[in-house]
Amino acid sequence: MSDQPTPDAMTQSAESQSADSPATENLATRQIRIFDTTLRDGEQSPGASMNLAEKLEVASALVDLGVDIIEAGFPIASPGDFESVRQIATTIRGATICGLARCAEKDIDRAWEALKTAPQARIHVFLATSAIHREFKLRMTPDEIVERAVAGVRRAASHCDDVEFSPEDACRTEHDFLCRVVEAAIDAGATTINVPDTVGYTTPGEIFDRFKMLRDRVPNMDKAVLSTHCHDDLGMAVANSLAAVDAGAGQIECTINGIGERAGNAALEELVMAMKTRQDFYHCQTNINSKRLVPVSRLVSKTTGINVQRNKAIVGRNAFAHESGIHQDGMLKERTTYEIMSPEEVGFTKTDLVLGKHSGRAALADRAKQLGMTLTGEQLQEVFEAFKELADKKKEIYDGDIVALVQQKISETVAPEWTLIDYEVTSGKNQTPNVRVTLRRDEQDFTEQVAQGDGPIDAAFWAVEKITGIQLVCKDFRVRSATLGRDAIGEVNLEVEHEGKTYRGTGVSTDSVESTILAMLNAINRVVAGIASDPGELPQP
Ligand SMILES: CC(=O)SCCNC(=O)CCNC(=O)[C@H](O)C(C)(C)COP(=O)(O)OP(=O)(O)OC[C@H]1O[C@@H](n2cnc3c(N)ncnc32)[C@H](O)[C@@H]1OP(=O)(O)O
Ligand SMILES: CC(C)C(=O)C(=O)O
Ligand SMILES: [Mg+2]
Repeated sequence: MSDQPTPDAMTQSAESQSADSPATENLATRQIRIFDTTLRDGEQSPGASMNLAEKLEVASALVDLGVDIIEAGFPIASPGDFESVRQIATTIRGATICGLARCAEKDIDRAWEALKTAPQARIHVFLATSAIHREFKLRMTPDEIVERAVAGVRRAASHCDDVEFSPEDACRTEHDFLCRVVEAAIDAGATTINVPDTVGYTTPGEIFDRFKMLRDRVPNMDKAVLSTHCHDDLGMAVANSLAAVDAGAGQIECTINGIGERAGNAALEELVMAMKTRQDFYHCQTNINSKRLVPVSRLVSKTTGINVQRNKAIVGRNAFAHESGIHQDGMLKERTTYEIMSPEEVGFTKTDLVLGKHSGRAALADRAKQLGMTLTGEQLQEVFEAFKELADKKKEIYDGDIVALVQQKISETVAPEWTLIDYEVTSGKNQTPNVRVTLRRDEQDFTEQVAQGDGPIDAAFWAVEKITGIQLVCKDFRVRSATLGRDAIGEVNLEVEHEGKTYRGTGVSTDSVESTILAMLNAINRVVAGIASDPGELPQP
């Protein structure tokens, strides 16, 4: 662990900060160890079990990420867990490999058996100390707990120098008793004291006081690194871990995506980016290469089958996505108006200005420009109106929608002779399609109802031809989805013949009958305006 600070160095720098006042001013930058327990506590998430190959892949990704310690498993738990820890210890280089053990000789010896090939190995022994756990779970007296903890740490220290001790449920343990156990564990050879909030019960203020109390009252506390391990039952795991760091913790135990027992553990990515982004406040740094956060998050999500919620801080799909027009306008003018970190810093490729019903003209014009279409003020206004109508019908507007909308609006400006006012369609498996269409020309509405044709689209052709009196011979008809998803918009491209000349039309809507009518009107308006095309292939999507 040559690249890591020694317990003394860590405690010294922790002491250079006044524990009475949370990190505020003139504090030296402290190096915080990142202890990743995705493969142990993370795997305790119901349904998150990983096989050997998957654990090796995650362990290797954790080394690339820059974690200091990998808790690879609980070797006594099963032959599979033992083998994963053994293979990780044998093949993974670049981090300390740790295995969990109860305060029982067989657990500790088994853990060492699995770990012994690792150049840097750590045995992590734990024993619950709170009254509830002592009385109901372990059925042990306080003296027995101290004795058992000391025996466990000694046994682990007989195998290796790097021994971590966790008084399980420490955050619900009486202060005096916690100090007594911690002091005894350090005397027995523990080099890291992890103070877990096993049931996610504590609060930031309370954990700060508890860590400060340990540093003030345990006489040999400077011989070990203080560590925090918080669960998220009340949604405070990250805040509590940071409060513990503020009070002098030199190691944080956490998991990728915050997976773990019940509501999970403190999320590594959130902790790391909080300390990096608010270095001015925390005065801490880690060895984490933050650009690897998103790839590792994706890997763990894929491997465990536990999805990352869209709005998850740092790694969620929406973490750098902006939909509201006012935010997008701000972002386009100056990114830092609405982003406190850059997406590249955590491994995303870019900020996502998502177009939707809350977007404004600035974002629409910007996206159209990126798609190679610079709109005049008038065109932008027209496309924007159509865009808002579409956005009311669809959750998200994709690039394909924008291209289709712009093309439609620009081609509509050719000759808006005939416009669609309304239409109604009824059709069924054994029913003749019935279409009622109302069109407008010169401020006058014309309605036609037809009950014929090979389907609603054919019937719509008949109705439009009847109203306009313009007969078209369909030479080519293509319909394609301009976007993805069930709410995709359909684009119809038509090539028709009228009196020996070829005309084209395009129509876009979430309803294919409407797209067809719009494409027909677009072609008919070209007939009226005399804008013929060369016959040939329709443009390919
Ligand atoms: C807070 C945490 O995350 S702790 C880690 C939790 N993780 C796990 O439990 C996952 C792996 N666990 C397992 O596979 C199993 O529980 C095993 C193999 C460890 C033990 O299985 P079993 O021997 O069948 O025991 P079981 O799980 O039913 O009960 C746990 C026993 O360990 C005892 N125990 C619990 N913690 C400790 C400890 N730190 N030190 C010593 N004994 C302990 C309990 O009192 C209980 O003992 P008892 O059977 O004498 O009452
Ligand atoms: C084993 C210990 C550290 C644990 O996971 C907990 O107390 O939450
Ligand atoms: Mg835990």
